[in-house]
Formats: sequence, structure tokens, C-alpha cells
Amino acid sequence: MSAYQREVEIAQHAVTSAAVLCQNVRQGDDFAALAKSDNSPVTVADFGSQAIVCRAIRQAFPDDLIIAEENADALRSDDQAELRGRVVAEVQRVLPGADETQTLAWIDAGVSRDAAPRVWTLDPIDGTKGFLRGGQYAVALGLLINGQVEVAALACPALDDDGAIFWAVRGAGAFQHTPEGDKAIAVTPTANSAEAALCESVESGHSDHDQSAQIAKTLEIARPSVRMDSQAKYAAVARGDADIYLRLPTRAGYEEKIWDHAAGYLVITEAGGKVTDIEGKPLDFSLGSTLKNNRGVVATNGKLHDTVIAAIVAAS
Ligand SMILES: Nc1ncnc2c1ncn2[C@@H]1O[C@H](COP(=O)(O)OS(=O)(=O)O)[C@@H](OP(=O)(O)O)[C@H]1O
Ligand SMILES: [Mg+2]
Ligand SMILES: [Mg+2]
Ligand SMILES: [Mg+2]
Repeated sequence: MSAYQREVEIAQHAVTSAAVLCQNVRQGDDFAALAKSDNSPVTVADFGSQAIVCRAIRQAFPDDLIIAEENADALRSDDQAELRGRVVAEVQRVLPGADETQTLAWIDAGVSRDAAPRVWTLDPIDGTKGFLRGGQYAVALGLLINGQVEVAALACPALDDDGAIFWAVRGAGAFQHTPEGDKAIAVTPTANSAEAALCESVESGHSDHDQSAQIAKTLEIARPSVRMDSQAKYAAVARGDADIYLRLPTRAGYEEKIWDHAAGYLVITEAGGKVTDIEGKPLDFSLGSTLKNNRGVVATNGKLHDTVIAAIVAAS
């Protein structure tokens, strides 16, 4: 039996069920969002997805901790009874018999924030803004053992015609799930930056678009950059749709969250690519909920990595 076989099965199944919930919500006529304290949106589907995935982990691995983006505080308040009811109803469509108390407890299973020898990290919907505007989004789950990402499952429900599921195990490769079975994925062999395709966030608040344009110019990249929401960007580089993913810090002090990167990081790394911060330092997932020792993220097919880092250094 290969390492982490059970974790991979549970993780894949969990993100797949959560993706069904998200698509159910998106196909409905009303998926209004609530604004969180940082003004970012959270929807019925973010809460529902977190409930589904955390339940699956709790059942299979009761002693594991979970660092997930959302919590149920807002849902427990009296004036959010309607939203709470809709979250429970969506969870019941996927898990008949689930009740309100269970649903809220499953969401709150993800409130860990500290590093631990064995801890999962979950973004129930990465790219909530993309989810709301009909763009890309992802359900991203990673397992950290002693601060190293060992297992990843990444569902991109809006990629391709029917969505796409990716998974990876450290040292064992990265794969895309298909009806014919799991297919190994690999980054591009592009070594000439002028031929590269670059992807970046849609929101200029999440990555500095002006600076990436400058770097693209230095690298003589001819094609316009592809703006895509969520960790679908990591999947795009991992399977060779793009060569470079740039996430350039926009304001001093923002600490990237581990759930925004853990799954995508392992999928690209195991597909033969490289992921570091903008200075070329390895991402440090051992510090709790944020990448506080890193600034920004650069992901490439590996061959282009040093050239891209040099262009960033030159531009800053
Ligand atoms: N200032 C700042 N800098 C960098 N990143 C930030 C910032 N603010 C928010 N976030 C996080 O960005 C996550 C979405 O990233 P994306 O690459 O999908 O952005 S975009 O939708 O393509 O614009 C988004 O994840 P979700 O909340 O899961 O959507 C946030 O965790
Ligand atoms: Mg996110
Ligand atoms: Mg999210
Ligand atoms: Mg969010």
C-alpha cells in the first residue's frame, strides 16, 4: 500500500462532494454573500463546503487538527437564521440526515490556527469572488506533517466542461482524476521565457498587476497574461496550460494564508515545477495559519524559475 493511500481517498472524496455542493449552490438563483470583517465575501457554499470536508476528516481521522478559512460564528447569530437554514439545507442535499447542530460543529472543526505535527488545511472555496462572478474557484485541501505538505486534493469545479480534480502525494507525483482513471500531470518544458504563458489573480488587490506587466516585459513574454481566480492557477501551471504564476505583494504586511497555497504548491511541485516566494525562498508551511516568513508566491515549470526570480529582483 502506498503512503497516505487512505488520506488521498478521503481527501479526494471530500473535495469532490464539496464541489457538488458548490455547483448546486451556483446553479441556484440566489447565492448572496455576507461580508466578513475584512470586507471579503463568504457565501452559503463556502460554509457548506467547509462542513462537508471537515466532517469527512473528523470521521476518518478524529485526532487530526484542521486549519480552515471559515468559522460558524456569523451563522450562529439570531439575525442570520435564514442564511443558517440555507447552509444546512445545502449540506443535507449532499448528506441527507445532517442537522443544524452537526453542520455548525463540522464548520467549527476547522478553527485551529496553530502549527501541529499533523494538521489539515482547507480553503472551502478559494476564489470566492470568482465563484460569485461565474469565474474559476477551487476547493483546496492539504495535509501537513511536521510543517511539510504531504497530501493535496484540489477540486476546480469550473475548469474544463465538467470540472477537474487534482491530487498529489509528496514524492509520488501529481495526478488529474479522469473517468478513465488517474493521469499523471506534468509542467511544460518551456525554457525560453519569451514563449511563456503567465497567469495571475483577477483582483489587482491580491497581486500587483503593474509590477507583473513590468516583469513580463523584462522576460520578453509576448502573450497577454491570463487572469484567473483561485488555485486553478496552480492547476494550470501543473498540467502545462501555463508556465508561470505570479502573486506579487501589493501592500507590506499581508501574510499569505496557508490554505490559499498548500494544495496548489504540492500539485505543482509533484508535477515537476517549482514554488517559492518572490525572493526565491522556499514556502514555510510550518508556522501556523500564515506564510509569515515569505512574501508573495512565484510558481513556475522549474526551468524558468531562476530567470523569473531574477526579473522580479530587477523590477523591485
Ligand atoms: N491583499 C491580499 N493579498 C493577497 N491575497 C489576498 C489578499 N486579500 C485576500 N487575499 C486572498 O486571495 C485569495 C484569492 O486569491 P486569487 O488568486 O483567487 O484572487 S483572484 O480572485 O484571482 O483575484 C482569497 O482567498 P478566498 O477568500 O478563499 O477567495 C484571499 O485569501
Ligand atoms: Mg482562498
Ligand atoms: Mg476561501
Ligand atoms: Mg475568503
